[in-house]
Amino acid sequence: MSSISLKAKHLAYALDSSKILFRNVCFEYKGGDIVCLLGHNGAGKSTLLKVCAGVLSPSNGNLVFYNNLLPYQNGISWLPQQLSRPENFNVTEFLNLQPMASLNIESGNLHILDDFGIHSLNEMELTELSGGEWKRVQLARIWSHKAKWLFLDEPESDLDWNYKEELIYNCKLYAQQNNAIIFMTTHDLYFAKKVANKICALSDGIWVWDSSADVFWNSKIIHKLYGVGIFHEL
Ligand SMILES: Nc1ncnc2c1ncn2[C@@H]1O[C@H](COP(=O)(O)OP(=O)(O)OP(=O)(O)O)[C@@H](O)[C@H]1O
Repeated sequence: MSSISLKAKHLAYALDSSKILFRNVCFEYKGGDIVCLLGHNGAGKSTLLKVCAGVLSPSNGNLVFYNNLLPYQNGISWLPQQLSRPENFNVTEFLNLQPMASLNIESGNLHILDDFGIHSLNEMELTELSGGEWKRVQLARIWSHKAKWLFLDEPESDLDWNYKEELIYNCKLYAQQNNAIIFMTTHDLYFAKKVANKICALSDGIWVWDSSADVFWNSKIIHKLYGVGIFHEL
């Protein structure tokens, strides 16, 4: 079994000296961890995810991707919050776009089409899909890549209740079977509570929390993050 981890040391990202989007982010996660990054709108979550995925370079600090068996290349998959749909592509063509791994018959990945309920969509143009169908196609493509580090920006948004439940199941299976780290943002606290074993949080760019999920849900920090009195049902 490979031993993998992701470590952030004093990570920061600034547009300029007067606009620091986040600072002093420190964490260490291991293979099998599913981490939900929480925080209010504009807290800096997407920016941190982009830095982790290599889309943006940190202004300060560094990230260490460790894998004792495989080289670092091809290890990362990133789901942006919004991805515009390429025109003149159907679902099958999009799923088989390189450099990601393919979803053709030879790949042995075909079960992923069922896992995300997109088998019947194969011939549809991407521009014809509903918002939830498009999200499921993007997730299926990421799943086929079998990366060790997944960075997912609000993967559950656009999904109905049923497919959110499927995504929770698929995340747990993926992290366990691939010994992978799934690091994602979400605004859906019910989703976070069901899927994550680790919770971290940003508040106005400050790294205010990082713990096991159990400790988080038993703490009072949630009231500070989102306001008091709205989570009695969680
Ligand atoms: N390129 C940019 N130029 C100027 N401001 C930016 C830029 N990118 C992000 N910001 C600002 O930085 C802050 C953090 O943005 P970010 O998208 O990381 O927040 P977020 O926590 O993901 O928010 P949300 O939950 O609404 O998606 C916001 O106030 C945003 O307006």
